Amino acid sequence: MSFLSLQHLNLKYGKADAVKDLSLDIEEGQLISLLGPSGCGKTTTMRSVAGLLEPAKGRIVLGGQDITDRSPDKRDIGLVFQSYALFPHLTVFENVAFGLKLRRVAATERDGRVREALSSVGLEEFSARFPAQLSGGQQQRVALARAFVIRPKLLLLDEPLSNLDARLRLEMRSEIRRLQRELGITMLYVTHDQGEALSMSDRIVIMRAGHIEQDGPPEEVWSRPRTPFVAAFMGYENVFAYEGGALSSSAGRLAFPHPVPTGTGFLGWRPDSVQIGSGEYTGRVMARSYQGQQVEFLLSSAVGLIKGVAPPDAPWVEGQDVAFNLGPAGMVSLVDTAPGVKA
Ligand SMILES: Nc1ncnc2c1ncn2[C@@H]1O[C@H](COP(=O)(O)OP(=O)(O)OP(=O)(O)O)[C@@H](O)[C@H]1O
Repeated sequence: MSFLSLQHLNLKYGKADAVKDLSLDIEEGQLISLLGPSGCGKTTTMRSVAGLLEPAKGRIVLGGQDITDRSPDKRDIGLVFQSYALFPHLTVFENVAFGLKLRRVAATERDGRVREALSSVGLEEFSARFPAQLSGGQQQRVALARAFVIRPKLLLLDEPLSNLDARLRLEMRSEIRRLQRELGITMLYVTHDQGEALSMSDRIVIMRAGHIEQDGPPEEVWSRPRTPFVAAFMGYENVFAYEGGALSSSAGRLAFPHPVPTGTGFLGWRPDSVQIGSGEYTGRVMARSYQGQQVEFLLSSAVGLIKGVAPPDAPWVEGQDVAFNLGPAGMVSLVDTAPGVKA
């Protein structure tokens, strides 16, 4: 049985649908990412799980209990949102202890748990400082410790790393994952960062315009996207429609001699699956970008723009015609809409 079950959720702001008939089952102890572009309904979904937005339709079941109508403070759910919202007038220790005090945990147990939580985020030495005396990353870790210390059944994290610089974000990814595994907490994690979702999650739920477009382990959504939308999100920058053995776009058609599924659909390639410099097609170099280990080329071709790569010593320059290869290697076959989704 799933630990958290979202059943046919409809979420609205006034009359506008933000999330439509969304169902999702999450197992205990897993970290599930909601990934998608701005406005697709990730935060709205989280708010409904936290009890901050009442569903127009559908049920939310946590640990076998229907919590749809329960107030936020009776749900046993921890929250870490983008802005850390630490109490500025309380020390690090007091910030982390706050929730335990509210829950009337006895002082000796409370102190032990706060120390444990601070040590798990590597901040024991900072317990007497105030938030303003910490870096952004340290504040973020206090926010995490404060959420973990309650030992909630479920922890909701909404873009918790978005205010951090790139290096710190990388560090915090593995830190959150380590804590999640060590403490066996079930987490729902909102991000629009593909790399973050891929590196941290047991499962990635890709959302588009209020529905789930695809849901699967990171390896699956990365290597077997089902729709052009998911493919684009996973770095397949070359996606073309096919029909009758040819690739087509508004720019034109390109005979495609390799086997393709019958009927119509889309084929997608990442830039690193398109070799520049050899192959059966020709394109004109529109842009080249040196990237150290390789050069990335943008070519204009019969079907439009193609992005591919070549070794770092590739000589071609803008305006020059060059061969390129588009074949079965690294190719994915895509269908127009996610199954079960009404357009
Ligand atoms: N308070 C609100 N009132 C009215 N509409 C809202 C409100 N909050 C969100 N929306 C709308 O609901 C839809 C989903 O928004 P939501 O914040 O859930 O998206 P998101 O995927 O979390 O985006 P982001 O990555 O930008 O945070 C959007 O169309 C948004 O404009």
